[in-house]
Amino acid sequence: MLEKVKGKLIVSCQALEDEPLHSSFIMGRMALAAKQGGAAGIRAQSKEDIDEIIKVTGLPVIGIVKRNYKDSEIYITPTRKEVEELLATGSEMIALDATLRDRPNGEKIEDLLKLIHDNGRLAMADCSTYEEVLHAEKLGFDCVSTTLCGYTPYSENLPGPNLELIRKLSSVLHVPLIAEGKINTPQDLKAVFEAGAYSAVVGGAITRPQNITAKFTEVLNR
Ligand SMILES: CC(=O)N[C@H](C=O)[C@@H](O)[C@H](O)[C@H](O)COP(=O)(O)O
Repeated sequence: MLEKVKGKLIVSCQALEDEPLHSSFIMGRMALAAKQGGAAGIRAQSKEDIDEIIKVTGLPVIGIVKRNYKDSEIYITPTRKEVEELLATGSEMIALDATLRDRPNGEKIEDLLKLIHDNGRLAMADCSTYEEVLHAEKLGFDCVSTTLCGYTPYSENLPGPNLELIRKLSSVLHVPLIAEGKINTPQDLKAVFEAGAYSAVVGGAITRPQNITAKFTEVLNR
C-alpha cells in the first residue's frame, strides 16, 4: 500500500453518527468520487464503511474505528477491541492514536502494534507532536502522521497544516511521513509535499459538505 500512495492523495471519507452523511452507502459513493478525482487511497471509519468502500472502489484503505472511553482521551482505534474489528475488514493499513497519553483499560500501544503486525497489516501512527512521531517510529510503526497536531491540548494549533513540523520531521525520519489534518486547499496539499511529506490525507475539505458550505456562508455573516 505504501508504494501505491507515494506522492499521491489519500481521501478521508468519514461521517460519524452525528453527521448528516452518516451512511455506508454514501461513504462508498464519496470514496468512488474521490477515486474518479484521482485519489490513490482512502481513509475510513468503521467496519461497515470500510467493507462498502473496498467493494465499490477497490482502493487500498487505512482503517480506523473512533470510539470514546470514559478513562482516556484517546478515541482513534483506542483498544484491542477496535483493532480486532478492523482486522475483520480488508484494510491494508490500520491507524491508531500513537500519542503518549494513557489508553483506555491501561492497554499498551506496543500490544496493539504487535496484534496488527501479527495479522499481516501495516500500522500508521496518528501523532500530534515531533516527540510522539519519533517515539512511534522507534516502536516500529510502518508510517507516521500528523493527524492529531492541533487536536491534543499540548500541540500547536494552526488553521492549516503544520508545515514547519512536517519539514523538521521529514529530515530525520526513516519511515514515510503522511501529512494529515487541516489540508484545506490544493495549495496546502502542494505545500505539504514540498515540505517533505511522503503522502497526504485530505478529509473535510473534500468529504464534509456541511463544513464546506459553512466556509461560504461565513463570508456572508461578516
Ligand atoms: C483529529 C481527528 O479526529 N481527525 C480525524 C481522523 O481520522 C478525521 O476527523 C479528519 O477528518 C482527518 O484526520 C482528516 O483531516 P481533515 O478533515 O482536517 O482534512
